[in-house]
Amino acid sequence: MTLVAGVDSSTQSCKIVIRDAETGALVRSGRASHPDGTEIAPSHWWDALQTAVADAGGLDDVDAISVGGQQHGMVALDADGKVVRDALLWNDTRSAGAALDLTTELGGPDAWAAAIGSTPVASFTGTKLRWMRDNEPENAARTAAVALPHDWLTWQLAGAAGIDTLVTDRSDASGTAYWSPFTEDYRRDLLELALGHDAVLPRVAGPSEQAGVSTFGSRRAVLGAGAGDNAAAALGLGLQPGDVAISIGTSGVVSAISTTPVADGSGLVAGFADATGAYLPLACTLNASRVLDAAARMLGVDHAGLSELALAAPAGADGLVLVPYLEGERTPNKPDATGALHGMRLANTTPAHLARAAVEGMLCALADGMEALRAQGVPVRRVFLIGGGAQSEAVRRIAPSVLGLDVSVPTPGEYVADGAARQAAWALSGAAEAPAWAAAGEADVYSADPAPQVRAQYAAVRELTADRPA
Ligand SMILES: Nc1ncnc2c1ncn2[C@@H]1O[C@H](COP(=O)(O)OP(=O)(O)O)[C@@H](O)[C@H]1O
Ligand SMILES: O=C(CO)[C@@H](O)[C@H](O)COP(=O)(O)O
Repeated sequence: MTLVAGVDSSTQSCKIVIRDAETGALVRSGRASHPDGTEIAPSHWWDALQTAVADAGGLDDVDAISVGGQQHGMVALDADGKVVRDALLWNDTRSAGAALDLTTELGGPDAWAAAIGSTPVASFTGTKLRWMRDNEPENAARTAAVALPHDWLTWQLAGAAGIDTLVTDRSDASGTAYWSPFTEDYRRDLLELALGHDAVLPRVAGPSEQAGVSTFGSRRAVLGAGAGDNAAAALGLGLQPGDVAISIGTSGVVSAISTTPVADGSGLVAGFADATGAYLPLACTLNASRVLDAAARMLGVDHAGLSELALAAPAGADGLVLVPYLEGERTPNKPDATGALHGMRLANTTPAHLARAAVEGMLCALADGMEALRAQGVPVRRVFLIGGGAQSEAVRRIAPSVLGLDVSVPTPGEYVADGAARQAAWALSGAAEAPAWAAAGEADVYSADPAPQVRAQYAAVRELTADRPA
């Protein structure tokens, strides 16, 4: 049996799956945690990857490996390939002001959408480079190359030779703010606008290209180009046009495959590329599974307890509405916002109502993201719910009523890592198409009566939030 491996180096953890290259059958898997925080030494990702590999029984019998990972994180390297400073992650909002500056300097949001398919927000790599240039000019000056988390890990697997051997893929390149999905080229002028000077950028390998050789362990394995986590999930799920994936991890992501690039000057939809040669329009929130974590913590229950409570309250929680901007927000772009609880009355201040409001508020933000995708002409016929938060029974049962359509929940799994493994098998095969693995296994379909009042009461108060103290 030929084996391939796929990695998901996500915000909170690193997961690895090892699968049969021909059938896609799962052979074994492993995981390890990442430290908390939005500013992290990349060595933690490498340590976690090694721990996850050991947990999965090693790579000595694996013939190809690809890395999927959290998007956008800024990994600044000096001329010798050493990390210049801790990586700033996608959910670090300190570069919100830099994003505004960059937006103005190029001529506004529409100019950016025309250039790179997206408008820059604090999540994007280029805004973090600008923040570094403005606040740590000595670090910016030392930066000779810029990589993303998945590029850097692929590079480690290949032995981290010179910075000119870095490789990325188009899906992750499209989240930097200096790569164009229209021309499939870097916009070095935009890199310079951000960093203040040119730098080495990873070569953008094609979806099935062999990006190098892994020297990890005793066996040399083919390296795939890897992908941003959402593009990898789309490959793992086998998404087709008309399908929408909603991922409830640290980020809440609504994404879909599109055969044409998207350019949304409103900034709600990012016009990213996917991992197959097509496109992945995407709306991403900063507040998803951790809203559930926070609600469970506030109520002194575990996730099962939170679900039970949320399902005990009526749809709409009798008017109690949680606007879930606990980490500021990216979509809509409110980096300094805080969360808010509206509509409190004696009758609805119960644990069950609060649990319900937390689940509904998180889902309403995702429903808004789905609307934004529709407004860009993206068809929405089937919705898949994935990510850690999709394991919540309350989320599964409440989502169809908030979204207004049935929701398919595939067998719980690591769909980002699966997509990376599928890419590895593709790179190994040299075939024109990705291997036809069984798409996403079985899915449970959840239905519910639409509850438009839930979104209506959320829409009435979602602007009423305070900013965090300066
Ligand atoms: N049964 C559950 N109900 C709700 N949330 C859950 C459940 N199980 C895990 N989670 C949450 O899912 C998150 C991890 O999901 P994951 O998709 O791996 O995140 P990330 O990709 O951001 O690292 C954590 O915040 C965790 O608390
Ligand atoms: O920023 C985005 C997408 O643009 C996020 O989706 C990150 O890629 C992190 O994903 P998770 O680790 O939360 O799944």
